[in-house]
Amino acid sequence: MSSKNLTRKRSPHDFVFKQELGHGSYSTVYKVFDKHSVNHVYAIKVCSKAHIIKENKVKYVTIEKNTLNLLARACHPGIVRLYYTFHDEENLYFVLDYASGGELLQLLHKMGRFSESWSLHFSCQLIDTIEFIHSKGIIHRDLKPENVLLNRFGRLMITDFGTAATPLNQQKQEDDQNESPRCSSFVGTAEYVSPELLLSNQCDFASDIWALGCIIFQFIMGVPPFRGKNELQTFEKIASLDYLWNNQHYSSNKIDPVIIKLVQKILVLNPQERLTLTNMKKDEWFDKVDWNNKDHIWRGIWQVSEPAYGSSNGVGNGINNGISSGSTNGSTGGFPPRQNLISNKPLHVIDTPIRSIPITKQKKKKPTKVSNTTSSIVEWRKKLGISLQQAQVPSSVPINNSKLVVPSPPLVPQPTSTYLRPAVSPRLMPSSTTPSPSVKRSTSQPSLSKAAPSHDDLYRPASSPDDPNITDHNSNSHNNNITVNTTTNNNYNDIHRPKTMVLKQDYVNIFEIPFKPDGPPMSLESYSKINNDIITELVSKFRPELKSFSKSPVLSTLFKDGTLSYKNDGFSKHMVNVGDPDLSMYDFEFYEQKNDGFLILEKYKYKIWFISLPTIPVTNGLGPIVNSDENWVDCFFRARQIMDEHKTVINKLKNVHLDEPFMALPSPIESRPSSSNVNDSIKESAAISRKTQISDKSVNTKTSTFTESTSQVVRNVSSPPSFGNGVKRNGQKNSPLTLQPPLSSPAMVNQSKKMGYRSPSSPIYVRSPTLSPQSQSMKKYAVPNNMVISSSRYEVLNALKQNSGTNVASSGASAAFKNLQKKKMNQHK
Ligand SMILES: Nc1ncnc2c1ncn2[C@@H]1O[C@H](COP(=O)(O)OP(=O)(O)OP(=O)(O)O)[C@@H](O)[C@H]1O
Repeated sequence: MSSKNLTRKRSPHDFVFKQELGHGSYSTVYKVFDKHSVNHVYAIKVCSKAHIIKENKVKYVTIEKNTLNLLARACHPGIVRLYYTFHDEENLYFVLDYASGGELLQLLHKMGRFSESWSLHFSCQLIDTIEFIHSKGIIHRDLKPENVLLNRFGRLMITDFGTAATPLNQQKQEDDQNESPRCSSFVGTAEYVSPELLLSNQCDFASDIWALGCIIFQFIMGVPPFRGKNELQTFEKIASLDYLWNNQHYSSNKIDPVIIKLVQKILVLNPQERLTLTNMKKDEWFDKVDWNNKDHIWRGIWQVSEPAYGSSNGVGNGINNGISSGSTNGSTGGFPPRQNLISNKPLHVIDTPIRSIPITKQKKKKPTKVSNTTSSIVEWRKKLGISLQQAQVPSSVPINNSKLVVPSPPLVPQPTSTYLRPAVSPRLMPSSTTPSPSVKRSTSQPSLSKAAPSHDDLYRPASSPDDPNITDHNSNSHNNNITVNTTTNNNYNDIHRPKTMVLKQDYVNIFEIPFKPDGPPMSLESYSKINNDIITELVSKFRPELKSFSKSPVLSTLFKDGTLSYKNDGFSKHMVNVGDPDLSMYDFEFYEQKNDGFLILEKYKYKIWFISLPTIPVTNGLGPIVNSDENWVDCFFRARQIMDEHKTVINKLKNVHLDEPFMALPSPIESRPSSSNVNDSIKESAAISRKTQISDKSVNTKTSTFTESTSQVVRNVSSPPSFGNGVKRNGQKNSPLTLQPPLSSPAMVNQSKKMGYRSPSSPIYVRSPTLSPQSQSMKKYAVPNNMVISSSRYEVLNALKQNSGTNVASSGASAAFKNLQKKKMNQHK
């Protein structure tokens, strides 16, 4: 390139525009060649001025340009470098490093998940880059694998600084009174948004670290840690730290506990307690990393051994195109020099006239991006009862490297502290129920009034009718899109949920303690086991309160689908689904003599409810009290049992096989277990429960610390995902089970069709409509073992062909059936 070319202002005519690389919310990105040096390839981001103005994106474009300009000077390898900017009448142009390796997310999708060595390597590059960005006083605020690109060597480059917070733009925001509405400061992507941003509109350097924690988790697991069915659910998961390491993916190798521990230290709700980058670099996982050896850290990923699933799967597509990156021009500022990649290939250059470049109107490819997330956050906060003012308070983002003192997110249990919150109206609470002194509360934290409902109040909009007798509660809770029940293996909530009916409704005292137990690394196995120590400790700690809280009973309702909610002062609150495998239930005999026990529900990770019957009889006639003769414990397990039965039936439908010549299918009458059967199963479960108790020494040792008036933990019912342990209380009987509507043959067939069970391996077998009287008497609803009905004609023909060994199938399914029936009838004669 001549010196004249180097100094003059660039224009679109200096480049040959090749293919479109992608487009964002206000731009389209093209691969281009420098006409004056065809070996240099860049990416040009073209932003239509009209579109930017129309879509109110001026702020983002300005931020992006300023931030990239600021960062470009240091030539950090982990940042997409901005080389030139220019504009013409219609467009703004950013000439950037060309990232031929595409988005890191694409690579992750191709691989499923990264091997540990790749995860480590990418994490090192991310840490090095984020540290650099932060050292410039910049917070990225939208870190996620989509915003990380790869160059041809597989080195990562962070991009998309449109929502970054820099000294420059922050100052501008503060100065400008007419800045866009405050919700515009909610930035980010739902899955990676930090709890402090969600709950108190705080964002600092630690928020990027939160996102980094999510990304590391995603490297290992293939999916981000917090992902609900919708944004609101995602937020709920974030705020309750509800994520799960699923070892199932790793058939032989378990996830390294060191990684789990590291992520655990990063995904901490309180940003002040979150791991800093400095400490992260000292973590055990990075033991072997020499942070000063930039050459080593910035090796391309293709040089790192052990790609998890082979490299022949298309990974790295486009990386060997023989085209140099534009960055060959620049110095690397102390980082390993980028290789000179001059290609000898003649280039097939198509010179697209710049004016004809279409600026594609945004086809919204990322539903979770800023604007949607913004409105969801607003909605979520509203439901949570966090006022906008409250969330607004600290509107400025810190611009230096010192850590911002962020008030603890309101109403989110702090990792190490416990505070007590009455479920009943605060005015009725004894003074001793005020927060424990150990709790740090920010001044902006909402009071314990109705204006500041807890987390779970969001489960039902205040305006929605919630009387289960009037409304289809099922659809309500579903439409709100929030359920407490968020575990992966609990799919029976999603499929075939029965119309909700009230199983039990009664006035009870509910006492709620949010908590976060310290425990072993997150795993469903470890937490689904009941934790007697925690329960015992909490009961001891709050005993005075527990004794006296029975002053303001609330109407509690247990629905047939397992949903438990209560209503107080007209305010309805969803608590939990009793079918949640993360829920432990205890029947705690607090005052044995008075038979005034507590039912304790321990919701994995963040909450405990104590429920007791009111000592004062409720006679206010506020609503129906149904099923009051059945105790809560039995009722909970009945709900579970119903759900479980339902699940079992559905599972059976999936794969019903006939091992014997005849098989009885559930009939409307026979499928209902007789009460003795129920009792048998309950007895059996109770026996298992007793065994559990005996083997669990902590129960006995811990409860012995109680005073005489407190009995031992007499019932201790864990929460297996499968079946409730029908524990009975003194002198009370179990109600007979009510099952779902019976599934007759056509219903089964319809159901199977609905559920898409069409695999040849699992045809549906049903009873024959034309059995001989003899066989009818032998066994009701018996079917010939060769009888096959399936929604797939192919399956029927195939199955019959195999079974008969003849070519009977060729004459068609109905002929085959007739043939078969005839054969069977003859056999029975
Ligand atoms: N430097 C680059 N090299 C190669 N491809 C790029 C480069 N920059 C962007 N792309 C591709 O172009 C797409 C659009 O990028 P752009 O920065 O305009 O939008 P975005 O960041 O994805 O979205 P938004 O602007 O809404 O945040 C990206 O998804 C990426 O795949």
